[in-house]
Amino acid sequence: MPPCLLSARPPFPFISCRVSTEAVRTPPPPSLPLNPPTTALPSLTCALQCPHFQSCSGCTHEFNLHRPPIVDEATDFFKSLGVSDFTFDSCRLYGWRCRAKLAVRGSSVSPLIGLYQEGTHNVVDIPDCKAHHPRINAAVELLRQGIKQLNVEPYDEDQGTGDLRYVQMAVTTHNTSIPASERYRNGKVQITLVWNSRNEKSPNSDKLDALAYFLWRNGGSRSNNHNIHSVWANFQTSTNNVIFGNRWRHLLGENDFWEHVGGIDISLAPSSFGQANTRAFDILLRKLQKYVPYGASVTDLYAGAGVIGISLAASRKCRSVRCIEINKESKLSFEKTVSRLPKSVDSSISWHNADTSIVGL
Ligand SMILES: C[S@@+](CC[C@H](N)C(=O)[O-])C[C@H]1O[C@@H](n2cnc3c(N)ncnc32)[C@H](O)[C@@H]1O
Repeated sequence: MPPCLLSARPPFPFISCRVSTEAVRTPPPPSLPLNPPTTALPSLTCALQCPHFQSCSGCTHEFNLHRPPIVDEATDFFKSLGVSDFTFDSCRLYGWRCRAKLAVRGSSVSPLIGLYQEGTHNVVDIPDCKAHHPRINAAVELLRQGIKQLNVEPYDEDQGTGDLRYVQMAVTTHNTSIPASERYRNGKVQITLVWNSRNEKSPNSDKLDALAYFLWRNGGSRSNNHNIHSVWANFQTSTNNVIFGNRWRHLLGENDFWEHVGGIDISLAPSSFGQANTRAFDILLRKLQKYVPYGASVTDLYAGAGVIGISLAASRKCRSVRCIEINKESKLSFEKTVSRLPKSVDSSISWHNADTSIVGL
């Protein structure tokens, strides 16, 4: 049984979170004596307790993370459509975010690495983010040291100057050389540095190389603190708000990034979309599989690298799976994922680069 499992009103089977049952039990009525030494404050039950909550736009709920109000709305919505077995798993309440895109602003002496303050373009530094996988916070701190030591200039949006615009951090928790129970906490971070230049031959590329080597020397496979899976560069000079440019370069570490969800190994290049909450995505895929009949023909719209469709092909022996996606960059990840499927999967699985909103399917 998970550390915290609350039974809720039927047909709402499970709400799970990572605090103990002791901490989430209903507080006694005021007339009964309280027992302060052993009873957690109910108001902090499943609370975020993040020092950045007031200034950072990343999280919208601070309390009752195990049961956000939208769950009740969703339950009612599905009930109104005759779906009575809608379930919700909160999964991890902290450290769940395995993918983050963070803006880099400020100065080389005092860099800010984080998200925008609500409604502004002011970046809030979030070194102690409670949603991030802890390895993301560790990699952010290493990056901060590198920026300071190597005098890397963060991007200045008003002037269009500076070197480092954004960083994407993606954690792989799939390392089959260690026991399954240790894999999540020992995740490794794929770092993409979004560099303010056209390509790797631009005048500031020496600094890009120096920063990549700094990260690898201090966090790569031969360091004492192996935290980094790989380092990539993306080149972007546009003045609009689009984070990534079209040019990607693998710089150091492993080229392929593998994760395991929905019963299959999946490959995700940094240029392809990946779900941020790896554990919740895995649970969702396993639930979804039960609703798809064996031998079905499936079209996966807005497919990204086709993870949903391919996991259905493998688990439900689909006759065919067609994945439709607008981002060409996702195709390679799709192909790598298909190449690792067991030989027993004999579905016809295809990926199509098309705009779902205009193509007649
Ligand atoms: C939220 S992601 C989901 C990807 C995938 N289903 C998954 O769960 O990993 C949405 C995807 O839709 C793609 N997309 C956005 N607009 C699209 C369109 N008009 N036609 C096809 N794909 C689109 C994006 O590039 C992105 O990969």
